[in-house]
Amino acid sequence: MARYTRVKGSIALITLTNPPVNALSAAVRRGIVESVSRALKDEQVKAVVFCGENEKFCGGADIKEFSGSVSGPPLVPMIHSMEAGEKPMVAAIEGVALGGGLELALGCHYRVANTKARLGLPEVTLGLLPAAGGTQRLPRLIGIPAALELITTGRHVSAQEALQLGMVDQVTEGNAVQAAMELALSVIGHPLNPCRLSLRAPVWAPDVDGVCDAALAQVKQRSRGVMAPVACVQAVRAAAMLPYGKGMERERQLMDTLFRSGQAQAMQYAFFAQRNAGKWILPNRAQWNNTKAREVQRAGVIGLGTMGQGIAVSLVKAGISVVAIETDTKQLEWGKKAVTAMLQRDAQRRGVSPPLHLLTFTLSFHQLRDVDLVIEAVFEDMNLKKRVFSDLCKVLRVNALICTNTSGLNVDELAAVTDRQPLVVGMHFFAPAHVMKLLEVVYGSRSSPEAVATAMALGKRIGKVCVTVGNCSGFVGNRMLKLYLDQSVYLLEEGATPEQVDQALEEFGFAMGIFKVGDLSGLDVGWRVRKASGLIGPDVDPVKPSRWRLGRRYCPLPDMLCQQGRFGQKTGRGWYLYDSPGSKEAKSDPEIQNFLEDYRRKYGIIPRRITSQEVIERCAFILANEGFRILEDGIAAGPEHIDVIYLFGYGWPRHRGGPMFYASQVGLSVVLEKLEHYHRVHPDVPSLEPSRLLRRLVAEGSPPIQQWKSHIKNLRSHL
Ligand SMILES: CC(C)(COP(=O)(O)OP(=O)(O)OC[C@H]1O[C@@H](n2cnc3c(N)ncnc32)[C@H](O)[C@@H]1OP(=O)(O)O)[C@@H](O)C(=O)NCCC(=O)NCCSC(=O)C[C@@H](O)CCCCCCCCCCCCC(=O)O
Repeated sequence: MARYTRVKGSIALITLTNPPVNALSAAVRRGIVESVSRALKDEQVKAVVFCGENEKFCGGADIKEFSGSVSGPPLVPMIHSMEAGEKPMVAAIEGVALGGGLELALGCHYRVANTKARLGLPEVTLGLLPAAGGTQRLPRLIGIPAALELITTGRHVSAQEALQLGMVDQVTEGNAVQAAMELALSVIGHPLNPCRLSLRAPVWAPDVDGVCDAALAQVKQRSRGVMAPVACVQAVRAAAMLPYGKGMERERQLMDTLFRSGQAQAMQYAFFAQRNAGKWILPNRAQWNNTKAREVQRAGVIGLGTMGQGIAVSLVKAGISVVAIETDTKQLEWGKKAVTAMLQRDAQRRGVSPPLHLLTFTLSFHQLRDVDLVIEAVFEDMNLKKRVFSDLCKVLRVNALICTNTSGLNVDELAAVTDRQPLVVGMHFFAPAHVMKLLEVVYGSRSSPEAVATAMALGKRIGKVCVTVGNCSGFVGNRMLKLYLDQSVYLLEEGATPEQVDQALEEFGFAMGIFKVGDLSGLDVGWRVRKASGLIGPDVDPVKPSRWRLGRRYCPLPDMLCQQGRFGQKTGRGWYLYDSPGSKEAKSDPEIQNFLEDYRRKYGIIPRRITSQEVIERCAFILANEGFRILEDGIAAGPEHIDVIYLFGYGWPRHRGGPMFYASQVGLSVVLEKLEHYHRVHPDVPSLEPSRLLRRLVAEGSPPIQQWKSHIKNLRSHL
């Protein structure tokens, strides 16, 4: 797992060989230890160069090993013996040097990187810290402020930036291994102590304590309740304050705590869940590696509202020509202005020119005659979408795909009005579509594997995290969201305030509470959907609207708010108060407190104290419960797919893994017990009734999430 070769007579070339990213598995570490020892003993060898196979230096420790018992030589003494070796060691960095991979390079005396290489210490994103000396060596190389920034964010830097920061000695456009060998030959006989980072003092900076305090405050604010960034600051502070050996002890202690934490498990689960989701598989077993995607060079976008604009921007940024269509000149001009401005801003930020030549704005469907695929993003109205779909069939090439950006309408019903049902899929983007990472690719009962493969490949190309989902009302994300929203408003009826619910959710880790999110996205959106679905109609009493609709509990509070014109940020008033329409800072609104009190009085509801624990249990467990139903129905291929949807589309905190992982971590029997309790208290809320699958898994001993696939027949999970 590490290949040893002698080159140029006096150089030992040690190549890490563990594709795809040459992770430092036990076998690789063993190979390195043996190779270094051999090189140090061999009198012919005067210098050592490290590189990785397939032009990838190293992606770090093997994350898969973290969940089992760890064997093989540990990294810290291995890197120490490299650094202490009496022959110059040079890292030849191509592709990536991340985490333990960069720490290995920091243990070398010199570092050479190819211009395309990326370097970083992303451990924080896995709930860890760089514990193979990274928190102690990097500050000694680039200084405390820069090291703090890199280690607490996990950001990758380009080779050029690494050179500016002083992380590497040389950047080459050519072969980094060749350049490293030349450097190695040129430094033979030079003193090594100045290159041993553990012997250096950290680069001096004024007021290190103040810098660390500021970093601590920043990470606490940015990632509330997340342990790893805090530990990263503490470890770097130790590098500034303590001698190297003591700093290493502190690094180890902090790592031990993180390593055993549920947060690290959740974040590592999220890492693999994200990659698994890309390996899509349909119920008929067509999947990512047996289905060819079509090439998409030209696409159409129908509708230039907020969603259509974001979609057009995402496509153009990926180099795809776009024909953007609107129904009237005013809308078209409005959309054109918005899309152009977004592309110009983005290009300015990146110092390039905006790819406006890829865009055609038109009112005419005929311009779509030679596109490969169309994404319809018109208003969420089944009849309107059907009209658009049948009009499209009149102009599109017979083999062009039609995708709908519906957030929950029946894809089969839409496909049925076309002449090409196998070529119809859903592409459910999340607003704003050029920013949000998630894309649900919805396969209907007649969608062809090729169409799914094409939508998935297109999504990946435009930088989305794509998940295939089956066709049901709301698909995965919004089907679950509806019940979560219901719980949040029931909590208001029962005695909570929007502030209280949001605070509990934010303390749990959501970047924004559900009521703030509602105000941001516009409360009128849900109002329209409820009207269209028949929940609100002329038979509803305008003075005392019913709290019982379509056979279950219904909370009319959001409708009543909308009736007052309180649509959220855009109107300056929603669940919160804003200084002016469009402003973002949510303030408590005494009117809302009065509104809630009047409401409870009107319906004879005696308010009670609601704890944060109840908020979290009712919101998180209702999501997981519906997730189990979704798995039972075969709508999601595995629990990790549901979790990826919540992580990337709904702001679920990464250190909690996702609703399904969270349920597994809390314990399925606890979740079952709580749901039984809440359902007993609220028998009029059927969604609180524990799902059959949850009951079954508990009866079968509450297996960990990785084992659910052996308990659930239709699961197509890669966990
Ligand atoms: C590298 C990437 C940027 C590549 O991205 P790309 O898009 O090209 O590809 P994918 O992301 O799809 O990945 C392809 C494939 O590879 C798998 N994979 C990637 N990285 C790793 C990895 N580090 N370990 C295992 N597997 C990996 C990925 O799952 C895909 O697999 P698939 O089957 O789906 O094809 C990108 O992949 C990336 O960003 N990777 C993660 C980089 C990272 O976060 N590195 C840091 C790892 S943690 C670390 O290095 C910790 C160190 O500080 C050391 C700490 C030492 C002390 C620890 C004590 C615990 C004991 C552990 C054992 C060590 C022994 C000891 O020292 O005591």
